[in-house]
Amino acid sequence: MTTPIRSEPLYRAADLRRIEAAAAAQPLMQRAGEAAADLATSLSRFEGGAVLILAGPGNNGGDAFVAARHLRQRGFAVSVVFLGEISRLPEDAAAAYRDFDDDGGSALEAIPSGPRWSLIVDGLFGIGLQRPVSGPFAAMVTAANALALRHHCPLLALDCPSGLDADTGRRCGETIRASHTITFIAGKPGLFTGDGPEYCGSITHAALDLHAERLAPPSARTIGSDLFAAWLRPRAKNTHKGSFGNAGVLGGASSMVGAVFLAGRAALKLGSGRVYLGLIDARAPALDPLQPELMLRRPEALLATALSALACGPGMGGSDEACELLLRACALELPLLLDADALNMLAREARLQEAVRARAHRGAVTLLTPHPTEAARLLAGDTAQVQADRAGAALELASRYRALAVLKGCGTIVAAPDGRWFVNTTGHPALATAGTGDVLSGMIVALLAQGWPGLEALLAAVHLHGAAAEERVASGCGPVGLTAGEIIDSARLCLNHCPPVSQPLDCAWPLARRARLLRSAWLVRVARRFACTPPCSSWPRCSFLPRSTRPPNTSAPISPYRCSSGRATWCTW
Ligand SMILES: NC(=O)C1=CN([C@@H]2O[C@H](COP(=O)(O)OP(=O)(O)OC[C@H]3O[C@@H](n4cnc5c(N)ncnc54)[C@H](O)[C@@H]3O)[C@@H](O)[C@H]2O)[C@@H](O)CC1
Ligand SMILES: [K+]
Repeated sequence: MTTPIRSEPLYRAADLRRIEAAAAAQPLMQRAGEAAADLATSLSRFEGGAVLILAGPGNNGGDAFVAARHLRQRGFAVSVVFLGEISRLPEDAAAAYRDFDDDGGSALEAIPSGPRWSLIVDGLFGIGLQRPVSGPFAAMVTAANALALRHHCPLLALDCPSGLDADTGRRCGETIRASHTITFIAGKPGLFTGDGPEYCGSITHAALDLHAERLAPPSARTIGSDLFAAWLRPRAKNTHKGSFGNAGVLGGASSMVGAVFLAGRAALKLGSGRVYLGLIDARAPALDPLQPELMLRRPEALLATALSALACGPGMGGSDEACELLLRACALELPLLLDADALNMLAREARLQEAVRARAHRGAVTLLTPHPTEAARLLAGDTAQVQADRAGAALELASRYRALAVLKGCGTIVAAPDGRWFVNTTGHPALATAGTGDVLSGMIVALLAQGWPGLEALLAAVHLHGAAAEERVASGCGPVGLTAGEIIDSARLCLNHCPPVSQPLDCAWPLARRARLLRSAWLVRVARRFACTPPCSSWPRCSFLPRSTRPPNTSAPISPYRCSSGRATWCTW
């Protein structure tokens, strides 16, 4: 079992414009179009087959014209449909059109009927989408989606699927449902969260010979195990259960005791030395017969226990008693995770909000893990608003409550009060079932109890939770009917197989970075010795990387996988 190793930079459109300006002298559109043509060639089902290319009124359309010219030269029967006025194309796109025209190509005004398409390419809109796709563009998008389905052919989106907001992952009107997306220069957050994963298909990155991070700091990052690898330490021989912390879970009002059991079992199996459960229901059992290692207590007794970290909320209900217990929990100086009913109480009780903010003043870590509806309550908005800008909502939560915030859902966002944010790329719709949030809470509190810092605990738990669901689905326990409890053993497996920093590393560039992390002079020397010269300008993943060490979700073709010496350096994840 392996999980995506490397965290990758993500850029919102405004930050990408800075990169584009810094690299304005370079023929980026030519490189983008050529990289797209390379991928299109490998995707097309027939050599020399009929390729439909939709070109829009901006530079995304320019990329499409460059790709069209290359595909024509490679013998494909290319039909380009262009809606708009050639005279109003931006400069680079107009030049791309002229090259295409000089080469014998011509642009059509409507999709020709007749050919059996072997590939459709969407070059209507990229990061310049300004409003919902409507009118003739919407008709074109609808037709392209329908043709791809009818002809069973791949639909390749250039930079991002037209209609998808690349910053937020929100659909804006009719949206291309791509089977593949080739994204240029760097990843965009909207490809990985909200509607993005559903509409992008398999994502390929074409760096266009740029190293984005050297030109502008990223807006965000995807979550890779490198972000928390420093905490994946082998267990020392001379340790005992006291070395791995005491995790507590508080909740379990009448008829909701199971939520605490799920969280407790997850905390135990993610490595907490001892796990204590505080059950509010006075008639709750005194033992979890399936997990007798768990220690069950009355809530007051739990709060008086010497805990290393505490999760509050699973099945907690919203009674006055629960609220008082939560206030007492906020007064504790340990890392405190609030989930589920604890978040609903936080949204409605000003006393709790004050108590949570006061924790930040004292330097006590608080973590919030809402799903979109809980986030909407905490922000006094509605779920649609939260989903329209998931990263914005997570950042607002983090800043308003001065806490680390996780916004769950497709492409979970992790945000810190200092403005850093991360997008998770693991996970599966099979997770949309009761209790998976309780399992996540248990995983987080387990890592906190073992001494992990709050941010790293969140990143690791979110990432492993998604990877565990993928593993369960791959082994046939889903997508239909996956249960929350089944994720726990897989999450344990994923954690135990996560490479700690001391394991062999797979690429010279991150090797240098990880070696610095270890602060080991010897490793730094080794890293320098094996580093690319010049360093790989791709994502940084070089051609000498053995195929077997590539990420497991590398489903898109990887044949044009070249190092910076090649024309188009790109990689797939
Ligand atoms: N500028 C650069 O250096 C590079 C740009 N590249 C490509 O250029 C794209 C960005 O180009 P642009 O900034 O020109 O933006 P787009 O090509 O994404 O679209 C902008 C154009 O579409 C129109 N438009 C926006 N939303 C519309 C809607 N809903 N209905 C109708 N018209 C709409 C705008 O008025 C404008 O004419 C990238 O996504 C990428 O594909 C690549 O070639 C790489 C290099
Ligand atoms: K596009």
